[in-house]
Amino acid sequence: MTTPDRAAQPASRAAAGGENRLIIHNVGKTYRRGRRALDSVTLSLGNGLFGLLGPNGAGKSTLMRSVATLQRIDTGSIRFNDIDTQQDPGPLRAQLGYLPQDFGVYPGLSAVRLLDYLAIVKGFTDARPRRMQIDQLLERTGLFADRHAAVSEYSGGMRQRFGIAQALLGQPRLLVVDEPTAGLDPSERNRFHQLLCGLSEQMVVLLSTHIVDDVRNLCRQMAVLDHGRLRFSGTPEALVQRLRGRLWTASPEAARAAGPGCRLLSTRIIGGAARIRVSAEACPGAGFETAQADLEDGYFHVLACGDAEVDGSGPSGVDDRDGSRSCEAASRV
Ligand SMILES: Nc1ncnc2c1ncn2[C@@H]1O[C@H](COP(=O)(O)OP(=O)(O)OP(=O)(O)O)[C@@H](O)[C@H]1O
Repeated sequence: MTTPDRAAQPASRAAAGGENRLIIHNVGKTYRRGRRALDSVTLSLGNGLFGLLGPNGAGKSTLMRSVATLQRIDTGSIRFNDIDTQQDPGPLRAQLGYLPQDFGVYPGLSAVRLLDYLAIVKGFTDARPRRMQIDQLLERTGLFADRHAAVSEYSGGMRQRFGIAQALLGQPRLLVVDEPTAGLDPSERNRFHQLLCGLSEQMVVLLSTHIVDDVRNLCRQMAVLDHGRLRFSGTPEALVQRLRGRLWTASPEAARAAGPGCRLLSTRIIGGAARIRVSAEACPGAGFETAQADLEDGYFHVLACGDAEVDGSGPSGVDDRDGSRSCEAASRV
């Protein structure tokens, strides 16, 4: 196998040049027929992996596309370093890598030819440095040995790695990655995680996902979006911390008799048996046991609370819903 010229730095390392900052301020977006996808979303991101979690329809892709300047926002602003990305998207595009949720590939073209084509489209007209960068990216994403195979014949995991390779063309300082690990097997997911981790020190990486474990494994900072609103932003630890001493589990039968003031979080099936997980200030009733909260519990808790807690500090400030009804409903699994 031919190895690329070691004298040339990997693309992301070459982009090293200090701290970057993405500031999303008060961003709102409403689609036709009044569908509000983003409602006053404010976030500030520095270098590193930032995880954006939320259920289907939460507004994640809308936010990702807006940051990538692929669509206009109605209100607010998005700034990257000193660039106002809405007023003047050109300079951002030169520093942006984007892996969309559905990355279409051109059938029949090999990885090396497709990257070459995309690099030319991005303005890399000088052949020698372009080829050097492409070789580095293929090496970095573990695709060098398969560089002459058609991308359309790649496995799902290889395609996602190819997606990252194309996103890294041009040494971006901001990488936007929309649900990259959906459908990948565990080893490809691990591989993809390693790839993202290796990139994140030199740039801002905004990662949108449904997969709580991706955020737990990768991100020092995170946010939860739901119905277009920011429900939480802060560290994963802060999200879990809110539930310390307040998480309880019970069988569905025991949960049916839960007292008021508990919130249903989820039902987990463990070894074929259902366990209801709730949050409550005190033991909700007979048959409940305390449990250690994890990030998934924290995520469901934020969704159940339904209001914003930014930066993970302070009380939720939300009145408890009548959780006993929810527990009863969940106990009918
Ligand atoms: N082009 C569009 N026109 C109209 N409504 C849209 C459009 N794109 C998204 N929406 C709506 O905006 C809301 C947010 O959608 P978005 O795709 O941003 O959410 P998401 O969190 O990425 O969802 P998923 O996880 O399912 O991909 C949804 O109600 C969706 O139906």
